[in-house]
Amino acid sequence: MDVIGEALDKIGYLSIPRIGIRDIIDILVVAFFFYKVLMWIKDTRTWALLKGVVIIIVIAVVAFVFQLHTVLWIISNAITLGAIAVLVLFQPELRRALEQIGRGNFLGSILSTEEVNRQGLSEETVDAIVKACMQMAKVKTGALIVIEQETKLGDVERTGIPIDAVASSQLLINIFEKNTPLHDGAVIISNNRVTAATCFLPLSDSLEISKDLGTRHRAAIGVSEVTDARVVVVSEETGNISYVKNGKIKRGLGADELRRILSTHKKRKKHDIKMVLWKGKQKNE
Ligand SMILES: Nc1ncnc2c1ncn2[C@@H]1O[C@H](COP(=O)(O)OP(=O)(O)OP(=O)(O)O)[C@@H](O)[C@H]1O
Repeated sequence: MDVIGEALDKIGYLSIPRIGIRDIIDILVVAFFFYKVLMWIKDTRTWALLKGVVIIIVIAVVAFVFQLHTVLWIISNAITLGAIAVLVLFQPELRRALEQIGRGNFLGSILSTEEVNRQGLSEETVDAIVKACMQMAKVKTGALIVIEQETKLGDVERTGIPIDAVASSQLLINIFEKNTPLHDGAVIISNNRVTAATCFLPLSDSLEISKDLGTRHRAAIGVSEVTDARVVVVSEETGNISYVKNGKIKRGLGADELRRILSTHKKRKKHDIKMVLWKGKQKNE
């Protein structure tokens, strides 16, 4: 590299900066970090924004090349307003990213390909949810079950009626039974207990949600956008079971697939417990 750089320096037309092994490592680390951030953004609504920004940059370059002064003036003024608009529009994503930094797992979520779940469900709770959902799906009883993860859902719980009972299939079926006082809204499950019912969830304003999904599904997607909660929905209209995570919905689940998804949490929890024990051992705790 040095030889080529010096040769070109001598020619005098072009100078290539000297590149050492440290620069290559530097570039690789930055490239890897950018790649991971892009992958992280891709799973959120911010992806659409990024595509919009790229289009505006292309337009700005074209305007610059052809000296389109009015277009350049509009773009340069819109950038200032745009920055404020981004803060307002993507407040949920920014809030979530800041919460992740606060929990100390922001880098982990960017660097790891696997999502870590510390608030796993016990085998009994998984059984209860699967059994209740299958029975409710059969008779087309609508249900909205929010499974709390690391982000505490106290604000959401306060909108409903406190319960604090072991999560059993009978309890879940009873809560969502039509024309009963507790059937409306969402149930929150935290630490394998039903902590509240009739909770009101934030609605998603995403334009990507299928038009055949109503407010129950929109509420499930909404809470999963602003928190790390997982949500199971049973449609009253079709009896379909869906699973929602990070603003993404997986529809038409059967008992086996629902059990598998919910049990994945459980396995990861075991792994996390091992990690905690291992870290504790290192600290002699
Ligand atoms: N913001 C919300 N938070 C919690 N629950 C909600 C919210 N919005 C709607 N729901 C629940 O969803 C019910 C209305 O569901 P709606 O029929 O509009 O939605 P849907 O997605 O089409 O569901 P379904 O397929 O079951 O009909 C309400 O009765 C209420 O129980």
